[in-house]
Amino acid sequence: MITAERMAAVDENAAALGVPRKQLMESSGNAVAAAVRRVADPDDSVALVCGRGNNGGDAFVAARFLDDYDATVHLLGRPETISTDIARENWTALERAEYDSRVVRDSRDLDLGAPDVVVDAMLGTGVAGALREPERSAAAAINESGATVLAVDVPSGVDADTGEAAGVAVDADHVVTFHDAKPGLDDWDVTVADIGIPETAELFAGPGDRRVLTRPGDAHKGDFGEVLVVGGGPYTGAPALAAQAAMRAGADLVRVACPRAVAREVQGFEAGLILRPFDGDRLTAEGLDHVRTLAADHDAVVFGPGLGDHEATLAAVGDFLADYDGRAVIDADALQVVPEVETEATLLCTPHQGELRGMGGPSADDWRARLDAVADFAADIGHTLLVKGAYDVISDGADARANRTGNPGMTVGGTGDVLAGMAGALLSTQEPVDAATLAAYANGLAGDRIVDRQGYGLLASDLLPELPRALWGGRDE
Ligand SMILES: NC(=O)C1=CN([C@@H]2O[C@H](COP(=O)(O)OP(=O)(O)OC[C@H]3O[C@@H](n4cnc5c(N)ncnc54)[C@H](O)[C@@H]3O)[C@@H](O)[C@H]2O)[C@@H](O)CC1
Ligand SMILES: [K+]
Repeated sequence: MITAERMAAVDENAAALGVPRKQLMESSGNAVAAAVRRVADPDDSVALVCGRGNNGGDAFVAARFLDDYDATVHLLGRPETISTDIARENWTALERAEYDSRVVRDSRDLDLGAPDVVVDAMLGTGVAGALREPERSAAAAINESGATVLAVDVPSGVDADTGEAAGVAVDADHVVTFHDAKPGLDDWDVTVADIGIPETAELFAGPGDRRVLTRPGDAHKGDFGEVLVVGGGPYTGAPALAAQAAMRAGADLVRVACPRAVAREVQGFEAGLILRPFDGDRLTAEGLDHVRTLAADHDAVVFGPGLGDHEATLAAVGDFLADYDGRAVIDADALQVVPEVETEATLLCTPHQGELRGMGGPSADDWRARLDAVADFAADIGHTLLVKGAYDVISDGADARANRTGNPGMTVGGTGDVLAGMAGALLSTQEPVDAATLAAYANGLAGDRIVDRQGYGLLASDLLPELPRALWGGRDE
């Protein structure tokens, strides 16, 4: 099953892998024609009723595969208003090649004739809300035609994610949908057509995974959350890096809870950090009330950077998790506590492979085998895992993803703290598996860009100014 939003992300990832959408449209159109053949007799007449988006484009392509039928293409609206280049190019091809293609300027002009089969290619997954004119009248005409109706991707007017229609919708006999089943189409007779999207477009993080983020231009305060970093004690750079990464990843507000003994040092890394220190030189049961009160006021907590592995600290981490029910990224020494504690919290754990073994998790040399094993382990512990490596593997037990951005220059200390902080910012608004995927992708991409520019010799702090562009940079970079 795939949602419309995820489908758009996968489509963008496929394009980044070198399989552009126009190629997918050719496959979709071919699949639509094959579906027409299954329901039409050789002498049947076929009316293809097309909207101005890519759903219509699929039917323009299909027409070229239906030369042996009496087929007519009806475009709802003027050709100049076709909304994508690839759909327009396919429309122009129909006109030049002298297909029976008709422009319907007004819903009253739609004359379907008496077709045996109607292909409904008005609107697909790109649409929200009730059908507007001329699509609304066209849907009524299709429903009254008595023809066998084959819908392209989704019956026009129906929401592919929910199966609900906000108003008039096409009453389809069959649906040919692309790549994977859609959650809302259970009640229809659906054929899923493989359109040649590589498996790795779905598996590997890519530019499409950034679509879950609000673009900076449209962003408002409050679109992102407030993040609390709990760290520091034996180390001071780690919580500072994590907090700065959360800020660079767009968090509305980031605060750091660290031991008072190291607060000045942590502050010294960046004047803009907001510190909320607790007494002592490391986290122990004593600091816990303070941390609990703070955590309750934040959308996500990043737990672990620089905390160290003192017995009292690990016990405090366990006590915290035992009665925390919010969202948290768990990194570094805090990770070993996770398998031992019962918690209502939603955790995103970010171990490297050694830390994963320390959690009692699996090890495998081959990344695909590791992905399967990590998915099982994530299901076991009931939390999301992002296991860092040359190929990062990510799973919440249901979804499994991998990331291959990043380079050997990033084995330097601190890059994991940057990843954890960014993951915390993303976790405050996104599903854990999406936050993990995007954090891994952007962290690696930032590192790749630095190494492309200057070669190895990268510092973790070099990543920080690169993060915004890695998260929001041009879609086609
Ligand atoms: N990977 C993919 O996602 C692929 C998608 N393809 C096709 O592309 C479709 C999605 O294409 P688009 O994103 O261009 O979107 P659609 O073709 O679904 O709809 C966009 C058009 O609908 C109009 N519109 C929006 N809301 C409306 C309303 N309420 N009433 C009337 N008109 C409305 C818009 O102005 C625009 O012209 C899919 O359903 C599928 O058929 C395929 O070509 C191949 C691969
Ligand atoms: K449709």
